Amino acid sequence: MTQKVAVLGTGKIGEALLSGMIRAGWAPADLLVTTRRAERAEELRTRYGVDPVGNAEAAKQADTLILACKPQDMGALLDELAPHVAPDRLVISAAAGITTAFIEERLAENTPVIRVMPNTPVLVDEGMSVISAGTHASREHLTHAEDIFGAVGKTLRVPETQQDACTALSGSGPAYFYYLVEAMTDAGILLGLPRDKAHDLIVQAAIGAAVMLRDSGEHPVKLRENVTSPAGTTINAIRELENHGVRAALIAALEAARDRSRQLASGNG
Ligand SMILES: NC(=O)C1=CN([C@@H]2O[C@H](COP(=O)(O)OP(=O)(O)OC[C@H]3O[C@@H](n4cnc5c(N)ncnc54)[C@H](O)[C@@H]3O)[C@@H](O)[C@H]2O)C=CC1
Ligand SMILES: O=C(O)[C@@H]1CCC=N1
Repeated sequence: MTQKVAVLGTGKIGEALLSGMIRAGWAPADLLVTTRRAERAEELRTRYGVDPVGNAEAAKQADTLILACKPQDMGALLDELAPHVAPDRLVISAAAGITTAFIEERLAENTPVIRVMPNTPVLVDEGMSVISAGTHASREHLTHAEDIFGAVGKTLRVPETQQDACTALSGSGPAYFYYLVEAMTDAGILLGLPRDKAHDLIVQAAIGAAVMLRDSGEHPVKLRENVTSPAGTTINAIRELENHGVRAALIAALEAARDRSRQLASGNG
């Protein structure tokens, strides 16, 4: 049976997911999108050949609804959707902080709900999507969510109590690496390198390090030790990182992201 999937609130993450599903072989005819602005709807129709519809129409036509609006817009979207979502639909939320209970209590009784935290590398099929079942989501529903998000990267099931932490690590995670690349490229400028060369060197160091972290089976400490020669260059850099409290800053930063995810649970921002 053809399963229609609708993305409701097709902004950055919604479009990233949509493009990945199409790359993975979903037929545009089986995909629906909703947007707030008509120009955005036309953009998505032109780019992907998908059908833009209203939220109520998406709820009627699609078997699976992926809610990808901001947490602050989720209450209003659910109020609009509630009269139209039959309890045999699967509702998947990609919004930070919003709990499955928040969604369940606004929809018909027994509606299956799944909470997913993806990240933007779904755009290059290297995403990580962290998945938790709500009260009425079955094993089949989880498998269906994994089919969708697994098309654009890896998936991981966690208890919902871990979702705010996973949002801090994984949902926001790519931003920290971009930030590091930006800062290290600035360092290259300070050291007299042209910006494009500094950028290429740091990006390739990041890619090489990421592949080694994934494929070598070695602990990150061992990998770092292998780079750190006695009385060499690296240890001088590491001493500065320690002096400036970079490890503590990262721990505090991720804790702040986790706390913000918890705050967003109210849907009020
Ligand atoms: N950007 C990211 O890296 C990630 C974002 N998320 C989550 O995804 C959600 C969306 O984030 P972004 O894509 O970054 O934001 P965005 O602002 O690019 O996209 C949200 C879209 O929803 C639309 N929208 C809002 N209310 C609507 C309604 N009632 N009907 C139809 N469309 C509506 C907005 O017009 C906008 O285009 C957020 O809840 C965020 O927590 C999750 C993981 C990663
Ligand atoms: O910054 C945010 O709130 C969203 C959720 C995870 C990544 N971006």
